[in-house]
Amino acid sequence: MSAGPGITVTGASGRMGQMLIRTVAASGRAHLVGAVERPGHEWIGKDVGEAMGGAPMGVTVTDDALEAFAPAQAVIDFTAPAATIAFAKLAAQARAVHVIGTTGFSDDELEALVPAARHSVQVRAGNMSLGVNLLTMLTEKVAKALDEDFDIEIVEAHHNQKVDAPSGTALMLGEAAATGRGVALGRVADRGRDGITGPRERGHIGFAAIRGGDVVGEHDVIFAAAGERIVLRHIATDRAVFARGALKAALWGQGRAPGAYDMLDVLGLGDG
Ligand SMILES: NC(=O)C1=CN([C@@H]2O[C@H](COP(=O)(O)OP(=O)(O)OC[C@H]3O[C@@H](n4cnc5c(N)ncnc54)[C@H](O)[C@@H]3O)[C@@H](O)[C@H]2O)C=CC1
Ligand SMILES: O=C(O)C1=N[C@H](C(=O)O)C[C@H](O)C1
Repeated sequence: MSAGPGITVTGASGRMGQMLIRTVAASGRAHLVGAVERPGHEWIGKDVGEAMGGAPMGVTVTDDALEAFAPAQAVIDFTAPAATIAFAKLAAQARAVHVIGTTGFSDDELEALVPAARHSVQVRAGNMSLGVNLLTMLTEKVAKALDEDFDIEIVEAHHNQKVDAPSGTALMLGEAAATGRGVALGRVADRGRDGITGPRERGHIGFAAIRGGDVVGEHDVIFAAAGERIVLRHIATDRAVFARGALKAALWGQGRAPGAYDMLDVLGLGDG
């Protein structure tokens, strides 16, 4: 008899997909029941364990998400915004917990996720690691304690295959800083400075993105004033931290009321 809830992983061949499959399989607290890839992918029809270069796992990679979600109590999804919107509807149909790690959503795309959360548990976070979620709390606290004499800048670094910027984590940290300051991030965010930008505007929150090599994910929140600087930093060296958080969310979501949740809820670090 297999332990714990059945889990389907989407984007199975991806950097996070493979890490998630290994994490679920090794956990002893859940078991893999499905693996989804995009239509036309070379892994379709293959056993996912063999496709990853290891022993068979008894799960065949499919592009039929509905079929792969049917036996699942949770779907862990680190893919791309358009795919995640489609998966949200299917996860709601299957009444499966939908754990969303995907980043790079536009405001309209985030809105498109809302209806599905009325029928299923949706846990979404731009970063599922314990460390980053703690860092968002610290960022909010420090931003609240300091006035606008301290310029807030968020600098992130990632591998050269990342397609979105600023990172989902940088935006989470920006939201936390804006909340601490009591302002809306959309009104004060400076994204992508280039050319003759003029002096920095007081009260704004700046973002800068570095892309190179195999960097897993690094984030600095800088509070810079005349004569001193505070830097809050998180460095991820192993994608396992994200996968462990995602599995924790999938387990936490079992039996919860439908709704939209984040990792602070899962980790018990939220308001309530
Ligand atoms: N929230 C978090 O803690 C983390 C979030 N991420 C985010 O997760 C996402 C994926 O990251 P990576 O694994 O590095 O990317 P990746 O490019 O290695 O993997 C994405 C996978 O999704 C698959 N995919 C795309 N469209 C699909 C569809 N319609 N159906 C099925 N599969 C589809 C691709 O074929 C690919 O295998 C990104 O948005 C990234 O920013 C990454 C790490 C941590
Ligand atoms: O694409 C990545 O790799 C990562 N994406 C997430 C983000 O956009 O912040 C989380 C992590 O930093 C790795």
